[in-house]
Amino acid sequence: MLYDRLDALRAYASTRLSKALLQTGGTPQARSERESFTQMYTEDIAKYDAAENGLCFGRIDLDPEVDGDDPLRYIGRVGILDEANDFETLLLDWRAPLARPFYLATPAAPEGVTRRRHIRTRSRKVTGLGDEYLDLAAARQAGAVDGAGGVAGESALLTALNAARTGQMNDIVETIQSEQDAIIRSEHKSVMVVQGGPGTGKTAVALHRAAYLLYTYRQQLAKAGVLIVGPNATFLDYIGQVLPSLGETGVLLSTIGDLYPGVTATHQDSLETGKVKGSLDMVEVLKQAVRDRQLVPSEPVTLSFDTYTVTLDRKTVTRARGRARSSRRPHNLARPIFVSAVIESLADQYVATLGAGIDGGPSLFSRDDVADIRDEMRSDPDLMTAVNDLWPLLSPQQVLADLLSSRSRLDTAARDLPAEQRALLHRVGVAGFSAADAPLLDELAELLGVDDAAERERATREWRAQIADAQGALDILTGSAPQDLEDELDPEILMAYDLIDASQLAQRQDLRQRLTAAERAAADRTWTYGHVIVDEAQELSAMAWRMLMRRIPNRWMTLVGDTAQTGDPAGSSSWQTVLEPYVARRWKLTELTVNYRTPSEIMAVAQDVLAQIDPAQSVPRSVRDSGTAPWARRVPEDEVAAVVRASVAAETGPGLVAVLTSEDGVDEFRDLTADSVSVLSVREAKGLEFDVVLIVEPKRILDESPRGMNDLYVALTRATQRLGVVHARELPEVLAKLTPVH
Ligand SMILES: Nc1ncnc2c1ncn2[C@@H]1O[C@H](COP(=O)(O)OP(=O)(O)OP(=O)(O)O)[C@@H](O)[C@H]1O
Repeated sequence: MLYDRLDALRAYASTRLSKALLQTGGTPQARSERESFTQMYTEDIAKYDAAENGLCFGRIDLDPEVDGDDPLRYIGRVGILDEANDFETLLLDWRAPLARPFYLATPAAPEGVTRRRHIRTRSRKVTGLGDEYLDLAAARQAGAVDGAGGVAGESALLTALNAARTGQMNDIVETIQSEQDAIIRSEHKSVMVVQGGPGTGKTAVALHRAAYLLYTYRQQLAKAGVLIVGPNATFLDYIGQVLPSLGETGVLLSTIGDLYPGVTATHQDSLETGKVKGSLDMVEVLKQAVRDRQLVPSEPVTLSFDTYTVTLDRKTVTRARGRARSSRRPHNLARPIFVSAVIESLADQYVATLGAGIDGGPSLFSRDDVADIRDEMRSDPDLMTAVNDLWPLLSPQQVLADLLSSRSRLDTAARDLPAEQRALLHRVGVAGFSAADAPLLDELAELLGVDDAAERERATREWRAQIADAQGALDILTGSAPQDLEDELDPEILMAYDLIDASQLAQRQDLRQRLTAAERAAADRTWTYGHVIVDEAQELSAMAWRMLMRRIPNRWMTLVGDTAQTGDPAGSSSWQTVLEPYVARRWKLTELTVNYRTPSEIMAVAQDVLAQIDPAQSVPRSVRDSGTAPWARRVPEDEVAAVVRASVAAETGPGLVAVLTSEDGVDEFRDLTADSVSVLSVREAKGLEFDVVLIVEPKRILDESPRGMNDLYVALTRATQRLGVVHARELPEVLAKLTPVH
């Protein structure tokens, strides 16, 4: 019955969508209404499609004394109402307040729930039921032997956890646990930090929170959008499918490196360089780099104007620069002030040379004449080139590329940094930018300001081009240009023009291009989001935080991470230090304590590594054992490769295998990569999980980075089933608990 209703809803949305797309023209209001309809129906269809699998996964039976009218509630991936019957609820969206007891009820606090039922389905067929009785009387009545024990709920969870991994993250709506639920539905309106060890479901919780917030605060959030920041592209791929399946489209997923519109990171910095670029010292360096582009000529520059000469001397330029700087506007916006001041002085010079009144009498030039002279100067290309060179119009890309590739520019702009840091910033023969450059570009964009005039002109040009394209499309359709049509007077062809003109077509294309808030946001550096979620938040540098905070002035954020897993030397080990400058102490810390990924045998080994990173922390409690001990195998150096290959080949079961190595070891094994086998550095494996993990030469992982211990901790905690270590060098002492094999 529910699937029938789902089909009907989908069919309705498709029809309405086609209708909306067919309409064109009209008043701006009609167009904007149409745009919202198109967006709404598109989102609806995506939502219904995503709900197809496991549409209804749960049911709660309520004590009739608590809710006599509605003792049964079905819980699912979308909400469905019964139109024929006074809009009764047939299926409750998992995010609805009435669905909450499904996640929270326990035998100790049943919240009126007598029974929780998990419903398993496969392509529209029910394949299994699991009942959990929350009050003993109901259990006995139903003849359930094991009574109130939560066994069935646990079995749904364990089935989910033991399933072989596919390389795509699954939603957890069927088995959200109560400490997770509290975070997902938190009403906290400022910064919330979710700290939790590996595998505690931080990523899952962050994504479900996004879905919950969009559901609950639809009005506020759908327009502004929600931004989710993750550590790398592989990770975004991994989680990318979860959100649409939760039914949300107003969400932009991005890495820090991709957050600056129009620039994609193509270059990778060394860890040390990344650390310098991530530090707050860069704010001053960049300020100085911009000031260094505001020049004063060392020798006077003579320019010819109207057969006479005028001189740009130090005094003139210094005064103009002072005036522009004291406006406190960003560089590009202060430029017109500089130019006016220079032109004013040059015009005065010209007037003084040519037109001083005879014997001190009145000047030969009227005010209007002087204004004309200034205008002429402004349109004199040679003169303007000379003026522009002193205070050029600049783009962030240009300033940063020039700075990083020039020793002398670095020596002036970064003079307050130690010489070795300056050397780390310097790059030779590198084109393109790195992920650590994105926050620097963003900072520069603020310092430079956008000269709106140029931007508006570009927008107009683009719009004209779009109209021209649309015209072109119409011409192709009709086979000729409009003026020919008039000659031919072919009524059929004229009808095509009657139906739609170029600007209407362009509008319609424009409308399709601008479907979601997320897409609009991605192209706009100054977009401010309704909510921002950061995963692996411990990895962000101080500069990256500045970039992010610009995008969320209301500071409504959810930050999830684990300071014990910080791998980036530019990242942080303390939430307070990161957040202090932006929200002082007004942020809330919540913790997740149960590990759903890694079996207890592996966590026993990881515990020793964590003790080295921070003795005050303890590993999260694993919900399950795997029954196999993690092992270490020492082999001669020249056999490492062969043993790794053999170990990978021996894994024939379903699920994913990962070979994790130091950055410089990855290439050696790349060729092992296959559908179910990944070869990754620890950095690339951050946030991911695999059934089986093989770590190669842990000593090299340790030695490779100042945060080597954290990297090792991340590597150890990626496995859902089994872990092995292959090494030729000494096994690091912290791994002593591994079982040696030969
Ligand atoms: N309530 C739950 N029901 C079913 N599976 C869950 C639940 N919570 C977490 N998981 C699963 O546990 C695994 C780990 O979750 P997740 O990747 O979100 O952890 P994490 O805290 O982000 O880990 P890390 O810090 O290592 O990146 C995932 O496979 C996730 O689907």
